[in-house]
Amino acid sequence: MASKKSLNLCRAFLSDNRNVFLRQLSLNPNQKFPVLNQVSSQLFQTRSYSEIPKQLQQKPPVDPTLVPTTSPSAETLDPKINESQKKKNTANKVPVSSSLNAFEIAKFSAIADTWWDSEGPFKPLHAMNPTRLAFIRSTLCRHFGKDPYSAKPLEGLKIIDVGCGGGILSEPLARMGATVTGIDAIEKNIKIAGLHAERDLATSSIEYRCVTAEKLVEEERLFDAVIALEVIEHVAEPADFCKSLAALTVPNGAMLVSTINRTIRSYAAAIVGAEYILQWLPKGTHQWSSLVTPEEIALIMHRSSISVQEVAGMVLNPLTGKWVLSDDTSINFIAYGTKNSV
Ligand SMILES: C[S@@+](CC[C@H](N)C(=O)[O-])C[C@H]1O[C@@H](n2cnc3c(N)ncnc32)[C@H](O)[C@@H]1O
Ligand SMILES: [Mg+2]
Repeated sequence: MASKKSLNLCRAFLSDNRNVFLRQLSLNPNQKFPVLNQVSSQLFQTRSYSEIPKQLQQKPPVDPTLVPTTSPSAETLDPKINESQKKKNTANKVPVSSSLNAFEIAKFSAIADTWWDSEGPFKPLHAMNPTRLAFIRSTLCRHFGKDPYSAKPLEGLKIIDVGCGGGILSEPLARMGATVTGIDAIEKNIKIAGLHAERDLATSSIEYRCVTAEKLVEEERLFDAVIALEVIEHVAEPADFCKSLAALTVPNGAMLVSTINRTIRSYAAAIVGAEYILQWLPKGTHQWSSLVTPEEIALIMHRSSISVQEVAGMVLNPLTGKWVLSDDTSINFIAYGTKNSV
C-alpha cells in the first residue's frame, strides 16, 4: 500500500504537474503552503521545452558536412576588412529580442561591489575559476592548434567574455595572451572590472563595455572564441541569447557556455545547499525552473549552427573545497562547441 502511494507520488512528480503532485500528498493545490509552494513552484514552473524548437524553426541548422577545414580568423573579419565574409557570417543574426531579464539584473546590481571578494557571494565562481580555465585552455588550444604549456597559450585569439561581471574570467584570459573584450549588462560591474584590470599591465588592455551580446551583433563584431559562463540561466530567453553568441563567433570559431543543470541534485546542491544551508549565494540567486540541461544547451547550440564537441561536469570536492572536471554533469557543467562554416 505504502509502496503504491510512493509510486503514484513519483509518477506525479515526474509528470511535471504541481497540482497532481500536491493532490498525491493529500494537499489542496489552492491552499497556501509557504515552504512547499516555494519548492513546488521552483520545480514545476519549468520553461516549456517545446517553445525552444518553435522559436528556432525560422532557420534550419547548417549541414555539418559542409564545414571546411580552415576559416578566416576574427582578426581578418572584425571589424572592417572582409565585408563579404562578414555579410555571410552575420546573415544568420536573427536575434532581435533583448536578453535582459530585469529581475536578474536587479539581483546582480545589488551585489556588484563584491566581485573581487573571494569569500563573498561570488565565492563559488572564484573557486571554480582554475577548473573552468583549465577546460577553456585545453579546448581552445586543441581547436586553434596552440601549445597549452606555453606562457601565453591563447596569444593571437580574440575572445569575448559575455556577462563578464567584475572580470574574474576576463583577467586570466588576458594573462594567457588573448585579446579580451568583456561585456556585461550592468554598468557598475563594468566600472569595477575596468578599475581592477587597470592595476596590472597584463590586463589593462581588456576592452570592457556595458552592452548586450545582441547589441554587439548589430555592430557586426566577431571573435575567435565566445565565452558565456554562468550567464545563460539569467537571461530572458536562452535560445535567442545563444543565437547572439553564435552570431558573434567567427566561422569555425569556438563557443563555451557553462551553467547549472536542471536536476533534482542541482536543486538540492545549488539552491537548497548553496543558498539556504551554506548561504554562499543570496537566496533566490537561481530559479530552478530557469536552469538549462546539457541536452537543451546542445539543441539550442545546434540550432544556432554550433556543433557541441565536448561537455564536462564541474564537481566540488567537499573535503578539499576544490572543483574538478568530471563526467558528472548533473549539477554544474561546461559545454564547448565550434561554429559551422557556411
Ligand atoms: C553569475 S554572473 C557570471 C559572471 C562571469 N561570467 C563569471 O562566470 O565569472 C552573471 C553575469 O551576467 C550578467 N548578465 C545577466 N544578464 C545579462 C545579459 N542579458 N547580457 C549581459 N550580461 C548579463 C550579470 O550582470 C552578471 O554579471
Ligand atoms: Mg548563475
